[in-house]
Amino acid sequence: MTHTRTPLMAGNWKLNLNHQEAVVLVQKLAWTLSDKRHDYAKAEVAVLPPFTDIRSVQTLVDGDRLSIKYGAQDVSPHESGAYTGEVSAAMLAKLGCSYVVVGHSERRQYHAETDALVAEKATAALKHGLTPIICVGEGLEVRQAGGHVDHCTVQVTGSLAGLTAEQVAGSVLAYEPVWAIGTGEVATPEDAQEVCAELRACVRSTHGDDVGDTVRILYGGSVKATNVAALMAQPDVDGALVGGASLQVDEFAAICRFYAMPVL
Ligand SMILES: O=C[C@H](O)COP(=O)(O)O
Repeated sequence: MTHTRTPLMAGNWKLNLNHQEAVVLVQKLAWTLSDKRHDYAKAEVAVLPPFTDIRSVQTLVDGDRLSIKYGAQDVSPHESGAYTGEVSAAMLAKLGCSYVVVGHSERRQYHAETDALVAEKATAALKHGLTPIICVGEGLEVRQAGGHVDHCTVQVTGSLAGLTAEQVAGSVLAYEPVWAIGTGEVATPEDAQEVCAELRACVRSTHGDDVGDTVRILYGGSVKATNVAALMAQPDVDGALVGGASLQVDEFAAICRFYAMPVL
């Protein structure tokens, strides 16, 4: 059976840009992509701003009927209640979010998030119609010891715990080697392919072949306009989770238009 997985280019802004700056960036991004006649069927485009920007991005996207999607960088596993500082999946859904990142390595590292918590967050997101972008990835020491595949498959298995086959098929996975995040040290296309293929094989074995073939798997870590085409040429890489480069409109627009670039 042949599966067509629409590529996804998602810009994770991290702790950058206030709501006014967010509107300027999304407006410029939409203009640039329309100027270049970007084909959204060839690459879905999403921005993932800080929580405080989302209402402004929603107003712009709805008002101008933009094809750009948006989402959040984290979500509470709880529905509501005494959880100071948290934002629920229902609140994000009400703001028109399509996506939410869960288990980013920066949350795992600075907020001690475990695979079990990531699975709870993914479940909460799916319950409210949001697509979780579930992140996994190894640190430098694990990579140097050759344990990267095992590390990532253990993480993905734990982070998908309790999800139905249908829910996994409707999720997005992201392989982000920690040593390549914000360092300029991009994994080679072969490195990215190796782990993305193993993650897909893992999902096939736990949730069935069809789910493994359907689930989209992104690569993240120093993705730029100059390296995106080679990464996207890999059979199991279905898109990119872009940090730093997503804050530069021309660079991110070029990344979204990877299909128009030669594979270097
Ligand atoms: O979520 C995005 C990743 O952490 C990649 O960040 P980067 O593109 O700045 O390396």
